[in-house]
Amino acid sequence: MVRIYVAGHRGMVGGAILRRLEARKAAGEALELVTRTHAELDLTDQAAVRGFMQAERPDVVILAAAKVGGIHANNTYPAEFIYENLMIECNVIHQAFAAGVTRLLQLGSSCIYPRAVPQPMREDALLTGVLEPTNEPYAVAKIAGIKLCESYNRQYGTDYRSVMPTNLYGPGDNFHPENSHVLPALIRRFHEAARDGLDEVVIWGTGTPRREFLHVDDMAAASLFVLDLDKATYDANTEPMLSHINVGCGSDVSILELARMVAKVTGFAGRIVTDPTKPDGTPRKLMDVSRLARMGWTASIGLEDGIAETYRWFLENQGLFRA
Ligand SMILES: NC(=O)C1=CN([C@@H]2O[C@H](COP(=O)(O)OP(=O)(O)OC[C@H]3O[C@@H](n4cnc5c(N)ncnc54)[C@H](OP(=O)(O)O)[C@@H]3O)[C@@H](O)[C@H]2O)C=CC1
Ligand SMILES: C[C@H]1O[C@H](OP(=O)(O)OP(=O)(O)OC[C@H]2O[C@@H](n3cnc4c(=O)[nH]c(N)nc43)[C@H](O)[C@@H]2O)[C@@H](O)[C@@H](O)C1=O
Repeated sequence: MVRIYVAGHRGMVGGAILRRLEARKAAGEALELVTRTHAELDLTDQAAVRGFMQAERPDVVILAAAKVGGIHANNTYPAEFIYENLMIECNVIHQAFAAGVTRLLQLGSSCIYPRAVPQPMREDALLTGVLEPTNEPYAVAKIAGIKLCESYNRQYGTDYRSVMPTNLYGPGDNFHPENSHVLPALIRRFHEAARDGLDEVVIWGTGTPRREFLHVDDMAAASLFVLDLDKATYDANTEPMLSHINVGCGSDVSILELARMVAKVTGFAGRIVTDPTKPDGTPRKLMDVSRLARMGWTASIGLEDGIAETYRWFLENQGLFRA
């Protein structure tokens, strides 16, 4: 029996990972799944996390809990983004180690790479330049997460792994009008404009930044793929102090192209107007996913299909949105 703690199981990614693990358990795999809501266990509380880990003694930990948000949230609440993410990572990774957890997977983000890095971004671009200012505090916390895992591995021989997702979307996303990422924000805005018969929708920034979007079910599959790799394969494809693995689909679109796709799916036929007074953020973020592809995993959900499926989920779950 393998006892797995999924931290952040009510979030978009943690939820998708939990659904996959539950399906594997239902298919007969010997798994015990441990979860706690944020209200039951605040992961920024060191003593509470210590008590939980000592009592539950999981074999494996998946760290998908974090303070998460789009460009506006990152830019407006930098103190919360750096403090909460550093605390969550320090508490979960250290207390997992103290409770004897040998295998752990933590989720970082593509924003760990410098703003002006060559595209597509390779894992070895980490710490080679200056970060994007709109999300530097969050990125610094995410880089610390990688280095925590590598340091425990180096000193104590643990097997703590890190995946770096590109921009994600899908069922369970946060559709808040200001604090969300671009794709859920646009789904909501274009839906409301189509519903209300508006002739114009405004998108933030110049529309020229390019982003790579991965469906959350692909991300959940990639996370478990990396977690399940035998240690020899993981070690052969990474380096002790460069151990993180990029996860993406390998292609990107401009924000204006994305807006046109969302307009089509939601049935909005009016004008799309840009607002250059809002920040663009990083000009381009496209992951080099060759490391993961070499190990045997590639994405399978196309962006147009993924947006259509997410829009269906949005229509069916409008009462459940997070505030
Ligand atoms: N969404 C994206 O585009 C991307 C996400 N990632 C990474 O993927 C991971 C998952 O993100 P995602 O699923 O989108 O985020 P969500 O916001 O959907 O989920 C995060 C989860 O973490 C929980 N959480 C936050 N703070 C605490 C805390 N102090 N104690 C306990 N639980 C807490 C939240 O609970 P509650 O809501 O109750 O606070 C929520 O369930 C994160 O590490 C994120 O950085 C990386 C790249 C892109
Ligand atoms: C995943 C990643 O997410 C964040 O970085 P980001 O990629 O810049 O995130 P974003 O999704 O919020 O924006 C992408 C682009 O889209 C434009 N844009 C247009 N219109 C809307 C809009 O309505 N909302 C938002 N949020 N953006 C919009 C926006 O101006 C920008 O040019 C990090 O802070 C960090 O959290 C991180 O790791």
